[in-house]
Amino acid sequence: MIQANQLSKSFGEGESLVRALKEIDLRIEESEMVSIVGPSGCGKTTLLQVLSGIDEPTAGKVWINGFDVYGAKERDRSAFRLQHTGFVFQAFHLIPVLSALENVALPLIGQGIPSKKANELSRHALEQVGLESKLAALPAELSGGQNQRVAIARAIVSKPSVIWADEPTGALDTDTSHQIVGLLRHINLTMGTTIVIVTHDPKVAGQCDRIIRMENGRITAGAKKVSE
Ligand SMILES: Nc1ncnc2c1ncn2[C@@H]1O[C@H](COP(=O)(O)OP(=O)(O)OP(=O)(O)O)[C@@H](O)[C@H]1O
Repeated sequence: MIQANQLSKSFGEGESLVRALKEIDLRIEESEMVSIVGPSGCGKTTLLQVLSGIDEPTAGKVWINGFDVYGAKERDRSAFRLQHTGFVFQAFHLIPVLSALENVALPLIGQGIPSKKANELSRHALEQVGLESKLAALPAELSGGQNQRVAIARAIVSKPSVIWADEPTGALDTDTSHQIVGLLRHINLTMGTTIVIVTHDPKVAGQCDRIIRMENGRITAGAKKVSE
């Protein structure tokens, strides 16, 4: 479970102060797939970064599966992020000179897993996203949708409990977007991974269990799951 209490985040000071998040309370249950939507500049990416442990809040607390994200030391927070969470971005963030297999294996190697084992796990993750025939391909040799699949394989390779996705379909056409969200849904259902997606696309949001709506740094709807 992900829980945020009274989360605030400001940038700058004085006349240039921007209050990007204002006293946000939020709860996301284990194995939920939720979207965060709202107008440009309302704070979606900031919320994702603060929830995921990338960017420290100005005030408030975040817990992920009982781990007090900002109560922990920076080193423990980074280790937690690496082991328990995965990230998917609009621009894929793949390393151009590495093959699909090497891109997926990189975070495992970073965790000290021997390369033979890392390659085996990475091959399996690429199979799960339907790219078993593209292991040796470089990002430039793959389509946008295929590159996003590689990024998703990299996100799932360490079997995280949460995947954070910031506009994962922002660079893709409608059909490919649909396939990528379908893949995330499949991972959510088969692996029980909690998935949090920031999106502008109502169709993407509509494929999630719940829509969290933001406006001007606040959540205006969907802060908690409505129990059946
Ligand atoms: N590093 C930063 N320094 C200063 N201001 C920032 C910074 N990051 C975000 N902001 C400001 O915080 C507010 C929220 O930005 P954020 O990127 O979270 O919005 P968003 O809803 O994700 O927008 P978009 O849909 O356009 O990506 C905006 O006013 C933005 O200009």
